[in-house]
Parts: sequence; C-alpha cells; structure tokens
Amino acid sequence: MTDYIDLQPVKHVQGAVRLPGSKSISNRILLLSALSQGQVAIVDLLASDDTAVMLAALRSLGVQWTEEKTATGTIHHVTGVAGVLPNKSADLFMGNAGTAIRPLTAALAVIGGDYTLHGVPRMHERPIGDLVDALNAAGTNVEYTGNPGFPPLHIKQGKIITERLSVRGDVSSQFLTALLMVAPLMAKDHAITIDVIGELISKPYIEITLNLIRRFGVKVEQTGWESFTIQPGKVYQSPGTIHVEGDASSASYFLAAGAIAGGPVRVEGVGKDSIQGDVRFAAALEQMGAQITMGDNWIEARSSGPLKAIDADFNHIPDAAMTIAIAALYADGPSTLRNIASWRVKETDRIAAMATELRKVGAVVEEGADYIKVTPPAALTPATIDTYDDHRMAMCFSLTSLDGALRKGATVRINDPKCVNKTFPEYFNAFAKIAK
Ligand SMILES: O=C(O)C1=C[C@@H](OP(=O)(O)O)[C@@H](O)[C@H](O)C1
Ligand SMILES: C=C(OP(=O)(O)O)C(=O)O
Repeated sequence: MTDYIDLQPVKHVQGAVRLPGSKSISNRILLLSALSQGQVAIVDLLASDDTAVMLAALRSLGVQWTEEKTATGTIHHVTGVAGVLPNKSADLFMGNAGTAIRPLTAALAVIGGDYTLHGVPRMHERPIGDLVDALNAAGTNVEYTGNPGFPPLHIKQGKIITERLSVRGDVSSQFLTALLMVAPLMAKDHAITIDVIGELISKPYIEITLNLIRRFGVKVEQTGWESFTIQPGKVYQSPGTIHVEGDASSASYFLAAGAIAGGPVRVEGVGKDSIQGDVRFAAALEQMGAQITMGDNWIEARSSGPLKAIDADFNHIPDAAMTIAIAALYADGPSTLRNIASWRVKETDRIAAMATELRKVGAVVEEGADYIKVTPPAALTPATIDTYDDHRMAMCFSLTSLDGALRKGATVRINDPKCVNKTFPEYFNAFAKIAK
C-alpha cells in the first residue's frame, strides 16, 4: 500500500525555517576530511540518506569518525587518513546519492584496492561512464558489473600514468568535481591538468568544489571552464573546524511559498555570502515579481501581487529550477524553463515526471529534450501526486496546496512522502510550521 500525506489548501504562509545542512557541501567535506591529514570537526552536517551512505562508506573503508550532539546541533569528528585507506577491500552501498558515488569512485579508483559500489535501482540507470572513461584513460582499473556506463562498479588496483586527463562536462558536473577532488592524490610528483570536453553544465557546483578544496589547503588554477591544474606535492590539510551552510536547494520551497502565498517566509542558514549557486533561485523569484531580502545568514521572500511568468535558462540551478516550474502554476502566463536536459538523468526523468504531475493539477505542459513550458490552469485541480522516489518532486508539489494572489491551491495528496529523506527528512514538519 502506498504511503501518502494529504495537504489541505493553505491560505497564507509566514515564519522562519532553520535549514538542514547543504547536501553538496556535506558530502564534499566528508570526503575531503577523510582524505586529509589531521582531525576535522564538521559542524551542522546534513543528516539524511545521502550523507548516511557517505558516512557508512567511509566507516567501511576504515575511516574513523564520531558524532557529538551539542546544545545547538551536531559536530562530526573525522580522522583523516592522508590518502591511505585502512581497508583495501569493501562493498559499498551508495543509495541514490550522486554526490557520494561519483567522488568516491574517483577516490577509490586512484587509490586502488578491491572495491564494489552499487545503489538503488535508479542509481544503476544514472550515468557514470564519462567519469570512468576519464579515470581508466589515466590508468585506473574500473569495471562495470552490470550495464556499461552505469553502476554497479568493481574497482581494482590501477596506476595513474598520465599528467593530463579529460572529462566530458555536459552530462553531469559531478564527474569534474570527482576528478578535481582526487587530483591531489594523482599529483604526487607532477602537476595534473583536467580538461573539460563539451560545454560544462551546472557550473556553480564546480565553484563549491573549488572553494572547499582551497579550504583544505590545495590550490587549483583555472582557465575558464575548460581546464584546471593542480600543482604537485600537496596533501589536503585539515581546516580544523568547518561549518556546513544550510541547503540552498532546500531553501527554494520555503522562498517560493513566501512568493506565492504572502509571507514573509525567512530561511536561516544561507545568505548573501553563500558558496551555493542555488541561492540564485532568489533572483529568479525576484524576476517573477517576488520581494526578496537577504542578510549574511538568511533570505526572506514575500509576495507583492501576482507572480509574473518567466522564460529563462536554468542550467546554473538545475535542482532549484524544479521549484520555479511549480511557481509557474501561480504566474500570469506561460513560463519556459530552458537548458535543463540534466533533469532527465537525476533521481527520475524529472522533465517527464514534472510534466505528468503538473498536468494532473491542470497545467498545460509542453516538454522537449531540454526544456519544459508550463501554462497555468484557471484553477488548480485536486490531485494525487506520484513522486517517483524523487525528494524534489515531493517537496515541490507540496506547494500546490498554496493559495496564490491569482489562483487558489488545491487539496493535494503526495504519495510516498518519505522520499524526502534523501536530503530533508523533516521537510513536511517544516512546511506545516509556515502554513497558517
Ligand atoms: O555537485 C553537486 O553537489 C551537485 C551537482 C548537480 O548535479 P549535475 O552536475 O549532475 O547537474 C546537482 O543537480 C546535484 O543535486 C548536486
Ligand atoms: C540531483 C540530485 O541529487 P544527486 O546528488 O544524487 O545528483 C538532487 O538532489 O536533486
């Protein structure tokens, strides 16, 4: 029997939400800490499925970590292994966490050993071939045990035999992130250069990667988005204590709620100096007519009349862009989200899933290989929303219960709401708190 949650129409939203830690920052910091020299204290790590698989994998690899509960949150203490993993063989379950499997594959391939990595069925449909090709061309030994180009993987001992790697950047930026994170392990006696083939997508995620690599003491020289060079002889050094920002993608649901149904709604934990590209979601909402204010560690959204339709390129914020597709239901005309082909290879085929579920609430939807056009209905239709084991489908569609300035929300049933555990286990409680 399908588990579900029923949401009644919400007339007004208001309040403040303390965001959970950023998934992207959490999993990067965990791996960098494990590879570094020294002890790292990680404050406010995200507690969710995606970080749980990374933490479990590190433990299976012999990396020691402990969790300390404090009055204000949590501190994870990780003892770095300076690039030498205690366990030379392990079988690792990666769930559906792209930010865990891609960088870990690169790390284990470069370090070498006898490792298997696998995940949920959807993980075995998510591409990893561009990363494996880049690694194996450089001398690692990574094999597919299922379909070529996809997990599961078997990693054996290899040996890096090149100073220059190239990787495709047009399917997922996580492949370049993975190579950048392990480049210092390859750059023992000579510099390593990574060239990007094809137009790099999701560029702000590379900025997160570079920012965190630098905080662990390694410099990367960058030539546009085409080439990255890491100087030899550097080992990641513990930054001591490192703080995880609140998740800017998770912020998008609350900010959109404020923009649609009154507000003000404030998210706490990210602000104007955030290293996450998804804070630029606020600018897209502003373009739609919402009123946005930002502080060092908070962002606030409120509506000022009906939302305006938007037609824009969303390649830089692929995750938060899903929330724009929902805000489009409350806009004054058709909206088009362009350059989002990567949606098709994420937790589900998000262009297809979004189109199907938006039609259930009455929208007219046109989808293409890399775009979606949403024409809002005169009134939202009550619907049962399928979520495709995709946390963002569940979180996005909760917003269809909101009454906007132009049209009223509908009663909505969200099937399998627990899929939010991937990044935001407390999502529906947080949403209920701002619903008045
Ligand atoms: O590097 C990261 O932390 C991420 C990169 C993006 O993926 P793509 O580069 O595959 O678009 C994003 O969708 C994902 O949720 C997190
Ligand atoms: C695409 C996503 O996740 P992943 O890190 O598994 O790629 C996401 O969280 O929207």
